[in-house]
Amino acid sequence: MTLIALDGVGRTVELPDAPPLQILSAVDLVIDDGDRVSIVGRSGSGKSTLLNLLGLLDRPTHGEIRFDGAEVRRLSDARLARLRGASIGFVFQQFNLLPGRTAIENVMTPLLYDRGAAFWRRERLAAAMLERVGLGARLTSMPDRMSGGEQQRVAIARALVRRPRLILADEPTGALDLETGSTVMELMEEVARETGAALVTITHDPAIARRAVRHLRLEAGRLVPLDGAEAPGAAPAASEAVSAPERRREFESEPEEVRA
Ligand SMILES: Nc1ncnc2c1ncn2[C@@H]1O[C@H](COP(=O)(O)OP(=O)(O)OP(=O)(O)O)[C@@H](O)[C@H]1O
Repeated sequence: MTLIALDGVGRTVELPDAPPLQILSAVDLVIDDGDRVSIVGRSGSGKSTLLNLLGLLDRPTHGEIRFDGAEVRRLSDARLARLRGASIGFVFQQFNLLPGRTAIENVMTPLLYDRGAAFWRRERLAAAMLERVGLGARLTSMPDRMSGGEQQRVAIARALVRRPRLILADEPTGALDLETGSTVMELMEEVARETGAALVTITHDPAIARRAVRHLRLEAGRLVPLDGAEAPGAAPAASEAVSAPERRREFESEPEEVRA
């Protein structure tokens, strides 16, 4: 099922003493539930701008974005914020954990905004998610006492604790060594698979990009599909993405303790 669709999307910013700058132009992109997409592009090609649009942090200046069928431009800021909180998880290069808060407090943070039962069960849900990423014994550790890989695993648990339909990972391995980076990617992919979430990874690293099923590149504000010889590597079987809604249904029948 289509999760987010960009149709002729552009983003132009007004500059105080120069003509408007067109950062993105005519971007078409459809992301389905369970999709795995990588986006590469040189510095300044518009990757963060695109990520902010996919993450419902900004609205396009041209074209249309539909999230789960709803036209983003028509939604109020409050509705957009609720949709973002419930449906999108972010993972950043620098982890962005709250300093002075334990691992479990960090993972509980998104649940503080949940209006349902997950709010009351936030501690149990956060503990289960940390357990899932292999940090069940580090619930009360402070981020500054954890390695980069461990901090990124906390960030992944935080991004996934509300069971988002879309995970946006912006250079998720950029601050990690090669081996830790690939372990972290594996874990993120596994948990995304279990929950049926789509995973969009923005990266400079061809080895990370090649882990996705679909490969795209931003070039001068336009999104270009990479295939054949241009692709960062042979794509794994697309069947993994096809069965994602199936996996989400399976997941949703799991015991209550681990369900949001
Ligand atoms: N609000 C803004 N005002 C002016 N220029 C902007 C604004 N936002 C982005 N830009 C410019 O638009 C271009 C694309 O920016 P963006 O941050 O999306 O690129 P990027 O591909 O993420 O770059 P990097 O890989 O270096 O982070 C850059 O030249 C940037 O300076």
